[in-house]
Amino acid sequence: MISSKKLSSVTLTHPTGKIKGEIKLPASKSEANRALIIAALSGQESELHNLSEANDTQLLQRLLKSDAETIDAEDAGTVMRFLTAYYAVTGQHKILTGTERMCQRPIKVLVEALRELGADIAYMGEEGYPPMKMNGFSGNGNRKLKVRSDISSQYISALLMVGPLLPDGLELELEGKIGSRPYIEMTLSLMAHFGVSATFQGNTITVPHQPYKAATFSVESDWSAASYWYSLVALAQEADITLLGLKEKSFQGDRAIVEIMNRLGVYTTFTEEGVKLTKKEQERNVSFDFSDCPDLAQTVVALCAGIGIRVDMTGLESLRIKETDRIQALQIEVLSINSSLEEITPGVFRLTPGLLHKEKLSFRTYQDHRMAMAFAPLALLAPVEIQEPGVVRKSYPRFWEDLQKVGFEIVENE
Ligand SMILES: O=C(O)C1=C[C@@H](OP(=O)(O)O)[C@@H](O)[C@H](O)C1
Ligand SMILES: C=C(OP(=O)(O)O)C(=O)O
Repeated sequence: MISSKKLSSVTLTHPTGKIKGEIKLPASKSEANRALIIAALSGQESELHNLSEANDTQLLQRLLKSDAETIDAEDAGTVMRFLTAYYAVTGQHKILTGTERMCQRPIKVLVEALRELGADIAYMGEEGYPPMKMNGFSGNGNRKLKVRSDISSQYISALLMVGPLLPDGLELELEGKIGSRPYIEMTLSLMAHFGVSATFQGNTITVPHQPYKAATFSVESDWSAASYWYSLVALAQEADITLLGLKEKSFQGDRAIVEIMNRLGVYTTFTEEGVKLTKKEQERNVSFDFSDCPDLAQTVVALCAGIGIRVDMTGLESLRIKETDRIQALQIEVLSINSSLEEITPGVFRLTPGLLHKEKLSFRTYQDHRMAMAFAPLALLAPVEIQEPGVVRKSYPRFWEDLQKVGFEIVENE
């Protein structure tokens, strides 16, 4: 089991460049983590099926059962943000912390909103960042809040899920650009699945006070994880890949990978069991807006650097505050393969591919699962070394084993 070991790197090669197979993707950690929080808030037994094997989900499951005072959300953004709102509104006294990087990821917008609702939260380190001490909930705060929606949608999702428990419900007026909007819609859809109705009109979301109802929920496969398979198909000489458990009508905004990759050389057919991916012609100069699907940006940048397609991109603002500064990490890594990623006008980034050298390519991963998975597919073009490959456990622990299933040879470097 490659990903369970703490390897310094793996070296990937593919002897034929032809990939064929059926892959059971991990379940979506975004859906799973919402279902877990909602089930916990409902106070009733819900049946949750196909919970993700992703560390982010395994961790949340453990933490929701923990009666420890100090809660370590590790590097999981949803866990940190969702538990902050959960502990606040259920009046639990906890210390919430995370990895060094987590303590650099802002949480001020959420904490200020929760304080307005009546939560007593104290920062233990730098103002606006974890760790925080949760000191209880008075419950007699304001129910109408203005919340910035241009930093992270996870603050909005966290607030929405606790909304129906508040004595007068919750009304959120979203201020600024709404980034990662499909994740907010996913939250509202999951809440509806568990019996809570809310309205989202213009930039105002209203959640009346009402109880959650127990329900059965089966988590769909992860479309963000699917994106690496799309990239593999685009890069392969020949490809016939079936990804199991994906649905045409999905709660996940990263389903947008279907349209994106339709332009980058991958044709999608929806079947009863998931999707079938085959190769088609690629467009040469493309542009994409990642505001709704920020987690797909790294996949597209690495692929386009590999296949030599110039791409202009907008909607990358939130990438700076994720598992690493993803813009900076991408800039460094694409430069190592003679490509450049530059901000050509404010908010517009251009990837200009260079000539790929065919000796061994080596990529750093910056404690970011998506850096590892986005660059690994380039091993269809040249031998690729991925440093600290264990990072994939956050969302896709079996990633390396799944690559082996379609013929990749992987050398483990201790
Ligand atoms: O709510 C969620 O499940 C997520 C929302 C997005 O974050 P932002 O809202 O911070 O962009 C996304 O990048 C993250 O992987 C998962
Ligand atoms: C940004 C991500 O996760 P999170 O913000 O939940 O840590 C991700 O999985 O790409």
